Amino acid sequence: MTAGGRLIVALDTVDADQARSWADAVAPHAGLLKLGLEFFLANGAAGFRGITGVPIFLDLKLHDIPNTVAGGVRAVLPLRPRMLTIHAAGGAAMIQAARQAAGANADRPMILAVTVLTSLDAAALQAVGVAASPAEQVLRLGRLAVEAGADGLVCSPQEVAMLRQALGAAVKLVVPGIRPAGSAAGDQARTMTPSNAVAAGADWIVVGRPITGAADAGAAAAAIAAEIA
Ligand SMILES: O=c1ccn([C@@H]2O[C@H](COP(=O)(O)O)[C@@H](O)[C@H]2O)c(=O)[nH]1
Repeated sequence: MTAGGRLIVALDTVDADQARSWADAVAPHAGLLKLGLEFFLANGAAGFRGITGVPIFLDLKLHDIPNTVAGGVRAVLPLRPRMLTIHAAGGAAMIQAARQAAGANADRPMILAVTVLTSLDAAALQAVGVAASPAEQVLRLGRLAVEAGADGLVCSPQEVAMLRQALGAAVKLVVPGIRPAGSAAGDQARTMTPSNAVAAGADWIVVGRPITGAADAGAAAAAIAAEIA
């Protein structure tokens, strides 16, 4: 994979024109573009189809009973996203249902299970009743998700080396919580720089605001692609 191929740019906006403009600027430096809740709730399938030329990671983080999640996966299959997220905390049956619904075609979406959101630190996790540390909980949910058939995991860069050692090279690790040196963490709690995340073993890094908040999104994406080259 080329260095730029490891970069996923999150196009977090409700404005379809803005998303297309960012997509044009960053596409030469990115392997995939990510459309999430904000964009999809505002623009739906038509908005998705308006972002062309680069594979799309559809980050809907589905989390419901197995039957409902399976229906959600089937509903977006015609859009042919390259990656699709579900929450690992939905449990093994939900993950299996999502994976089954994705089908067996060579171009089916990769089903990625979100372990512990990168915005959560130990205190926030405890506040929702999880006594384990973020790393312990990521490992628990990561194992469960992979055993249930998930193709990969979404985790923070701080857990990448641990997951690689525990789960091996085959599991795909997609890693948000990326902050270039000197950039604001914002609501992200478990972060690392692009180069450190890739050195730890990330297959893909996900970067949003450090790129889309820059005066020149294309230049910001190019700089990150160069950093991980
Ligand atoms: O645990 C998670 C799961 C998903 N995300 C998504 O990644 C991007 C990160 O954006 P930044 O602006 O670089 O913080 C965003 O779309 C999140 O929904 C995550 O951050 N953490």
